[in-house]
Amino acid sequence: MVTSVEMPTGRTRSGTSVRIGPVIEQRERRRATTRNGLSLPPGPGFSLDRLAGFRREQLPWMMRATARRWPGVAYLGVLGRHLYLVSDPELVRQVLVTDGRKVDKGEALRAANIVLGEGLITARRQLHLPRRRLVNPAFAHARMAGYSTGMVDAARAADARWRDGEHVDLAREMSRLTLDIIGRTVLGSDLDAQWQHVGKELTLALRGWEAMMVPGGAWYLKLPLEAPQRFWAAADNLHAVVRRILAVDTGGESVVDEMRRARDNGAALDDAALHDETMNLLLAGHETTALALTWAFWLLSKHPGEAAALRESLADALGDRDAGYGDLRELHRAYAVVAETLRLFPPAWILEREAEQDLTLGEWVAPAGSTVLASQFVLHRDPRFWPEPDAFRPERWLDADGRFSEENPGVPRGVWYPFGAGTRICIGESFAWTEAVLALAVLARRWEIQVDPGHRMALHAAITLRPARGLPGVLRLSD
Ligand code: HEM
Repeated sequence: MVTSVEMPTGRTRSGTSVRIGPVIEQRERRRATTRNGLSLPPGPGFSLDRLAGFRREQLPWMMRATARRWPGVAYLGVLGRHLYLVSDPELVRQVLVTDGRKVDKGEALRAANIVLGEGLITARRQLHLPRRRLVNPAFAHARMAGYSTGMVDAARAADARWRDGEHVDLAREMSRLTLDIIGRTVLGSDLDAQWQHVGKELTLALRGWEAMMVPGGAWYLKLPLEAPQRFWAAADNLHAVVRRILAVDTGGESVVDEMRRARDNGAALDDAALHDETMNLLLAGHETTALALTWAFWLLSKHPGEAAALRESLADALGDRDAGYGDLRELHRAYAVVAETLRLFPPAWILEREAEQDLTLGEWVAPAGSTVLASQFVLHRDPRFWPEPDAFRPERWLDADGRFSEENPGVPRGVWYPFGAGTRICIGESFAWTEAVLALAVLARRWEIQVDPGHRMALHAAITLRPARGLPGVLRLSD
């Protein structure tokens, strides 16, 4: 039940809490307690206000309230689907890692094949491993130094474009930036020249993908209505962009070039596979990091003390220079800001798996065919593991000497997983850290966003967790 809407509230030791959602109390209601002879874990029953909980703005808070009320495993029966929400770190690890062979990507995600083709994101387990072996080398740690040049150049281009006092939607700016980075590093092609076109088509394709994931979505997208037709046109246009890029083999150093050269025991990516993997990277690699940077700028705008501390640390580490790959190991506070942003607003906020066989989850059994959910948003803000879970405190990632480590918060494994875990862990994890930290180091050092006073920040939770109405404000050169 939704009891109130909370805006950034509550002074905490280190500043304002960044709860930007409703306070939801979950109450148990009468519903079936068994299914196919198996006992069902407790969970909320059907009610009208629960349906309201499925609004995109409230969904993450609803999941969190459910996990608080029924920790461990909670059952949600929604429109004929059987969902098991796991919220203990051991169970999260079990589903994503140790029982990885008993689960596959969920049905809703696989429906996205129509747009993405058969690539890493949605690939069935049998196809996934050989594919992953062929794509992995392009994302090896040793390749990051090469990609970092494109990342810094794209951030510098944004810096050169921006004007003091300019009114922008920072979410859009970050989307342009990460698209530029994907162009330079992944595709080896200048996407910035056509960013408005490609950016718009990507947004439409992502929204179509989201529509496909809700029950009845695939059916809706077949209707002869304007929105579905725009979606199909956007998907076709993106495939055409990818085809044009792949038509030229530059023999360069991009991810695509590396994928072309990849061999694993004589196997290689054929043309169709190369196309689908490129499409997957374009979609997966662009919006996620753009969102991380957007949320980071928003959090810094709400916490001027943290923004000043970040600028000071960057000035100490870099002097007058722009950041480069070799500086990364000294940019501890920038890493801490990125980590704290990914904790509070994980761009991939929930993971879905379908049980291929019966799964024992603690004292419960999720029968084959059930859907198991593990939400980063829930675990990343769980008060059992994080003091002041809703507060923005980058220092929780720094040790006494101000050095960053993901180990510093001291949380058990399975609590912190912005990039997933197990065999389906994000292939772009190192890439994303490098990109986000370097972009922040170049841009947050000189710029801040003065968010429009009338702007009400709210979540829009779909495949990714994004600000519902972008991030409108004025760019200011910092002193
Ligand atoms: C902050 C940025 C990012 C976040 C938070 C993020 C998060 C994730 C997560 C949680 C998964 C696992 C999904 C699952 O288990 O169902 C994933 C998978 C994936 N990500 Fe990322 N990602 C980010 C950036 C990137 C980038 C930059 C790229 C590529 C350039 C990328 C490419 C992929 C691909 C291809 C997969 C599928 C991997 C597989 O199943 O083998 N991601 N990402």
